[in-house]
Amino acid sequence: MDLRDGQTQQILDPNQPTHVYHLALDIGGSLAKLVYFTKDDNHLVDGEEGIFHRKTLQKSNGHKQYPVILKFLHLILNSGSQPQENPGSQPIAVKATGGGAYKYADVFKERLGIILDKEDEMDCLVAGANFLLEGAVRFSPDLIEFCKAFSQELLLQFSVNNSRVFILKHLDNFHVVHQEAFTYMGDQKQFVQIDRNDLYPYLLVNIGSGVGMIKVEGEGKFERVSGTSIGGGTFWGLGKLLTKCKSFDELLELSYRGNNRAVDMLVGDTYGGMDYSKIGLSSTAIASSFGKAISDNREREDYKPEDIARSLLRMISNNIGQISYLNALRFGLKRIFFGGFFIRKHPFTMDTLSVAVNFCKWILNFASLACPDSFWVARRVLAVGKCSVAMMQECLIRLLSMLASGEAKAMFLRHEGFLGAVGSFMSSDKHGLKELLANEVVPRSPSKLSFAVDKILRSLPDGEFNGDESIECSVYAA
Ligand SMILES: Nc1ncnc2c1ncn2[C@@H]1O[C@H](COP(=O)(O)OP(=O)(O)OP(=O)(O)O)[C@@H](O)[C@H]1O
Ligand SMILES: CC(C)(CO)[C@@H](O)C(=O)NCCC(=O)O
Repeated sequence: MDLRDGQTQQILDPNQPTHVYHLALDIGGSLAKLVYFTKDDNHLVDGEEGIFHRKTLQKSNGHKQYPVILKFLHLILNSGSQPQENPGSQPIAVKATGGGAYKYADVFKERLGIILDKEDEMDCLVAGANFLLEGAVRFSPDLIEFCKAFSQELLLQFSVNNSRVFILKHLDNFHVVHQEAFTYMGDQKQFVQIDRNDLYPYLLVNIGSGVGMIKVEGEGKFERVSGTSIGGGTFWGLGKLLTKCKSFDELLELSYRGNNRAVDMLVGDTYGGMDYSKIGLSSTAIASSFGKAISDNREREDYKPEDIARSLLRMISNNIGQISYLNALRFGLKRIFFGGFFIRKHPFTMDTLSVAVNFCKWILNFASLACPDSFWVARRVLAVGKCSVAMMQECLIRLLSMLASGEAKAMFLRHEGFLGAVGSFMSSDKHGLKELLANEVVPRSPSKLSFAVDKILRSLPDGEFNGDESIECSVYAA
């Protein structure tokens, strides 16, 4: 669909009377995410938040919307080397973001005649996060009307490599996003009402394959302030090597059952079971992740895979939490929002990130109390060179006020993994959704895109791609 020149086209499953009116993609290093609108009154799933509904997706009726999308994208990203004939002379544009919007641009164009209309990844992440955190209040009236016309919104994600599919949620009206942010600590989840006048500035930490840390000051106003390559890709990659798990879910599942103490070296291990209270470390604090594995007489096989998975998850989450906190401190930001598909609403991951933020806060607090003359720190840093006295003073004032107020809270997002895709979707707003509203509410004849999909489906031998059954699916109803 090309929204820029006002021409809108629907994606029509040739076998189903259901239309996808508007879609956007976020193709990342590990996963691709798709957001689309469809007009169908059947709700896909009923259930509690975060629960997987594998069976729901395996039924063949009641969820007419997605098979064509799955087939469509599966074909694009996994099909063999035979290019498909472009069914029309006019190319079709689809909004896309993430590295894959560049990497797969030729594949999309050659196989389906689809031009990926690229949007910058960070722009989209921030736009998606702002939209979800503010509610949809910044949607234009046209788009709100458009959304109201539809009973359902679907967010769908699938893995580039193994066609794993997640339908995240459906909403009655996309323009109302309730309770997006929540805190998670010690098994307690608490939704936080965000006052949109008090949202900015905040730190957005997106934990995808890698981890991006972005200071967000408003709409389109942001800066990447930090990042780390030790992220979701590291957890899944190293985990695969160390435990021989075949899927991310398996690794996550293993980590539920493990005990990191079997692998990590704790303070108590080095201090004969005692705390190192002089510097504020309890005996159960991790002194060295994976440190116990240095033991001479034990091989990898001697450690349980679940303990390794647990230790790995904790190491990576701790590290991200600590770097995030220090960056929040660096810029005086009181909220840290964690997003990205690494989190997967996993309680242990969220708890570890929160604990890491708080632990870091506590340790710094401890250090500042243990050092009554705070300017001692300044003198030390100045001795190394690099920054002026004024800068250092400001830095210290900020640091101390943050410590005193006990701010910089870790928060999580219900749509954690879809920030970029939502932002990419939203970018279409710029390109005339009025037209879309005017043209698309009344179903039209199949579009070029429909013909393209139809043609490809027809060209498949029977059973080669058996829709829902051939894809292992999971559904969240949030
Ligand atoms: N089913 C899954 N398969 C693979 N990885 C998964 C799965 N579910 C969650 N993950 C985790 O999510 C991470 C990818 O998160 P996300 O989709 O937010 O990032 P991305 O867009 O692929 O990466 P990047 O933005 O760095 O290019 C993976 O590296 C892995 O840790
Ligand atoms: C390179 C990207 C932006 C690709 O999505 C992401 O994986 C990332 O933010 N990685 C962390 C790299 C860094 O900021 O140090």
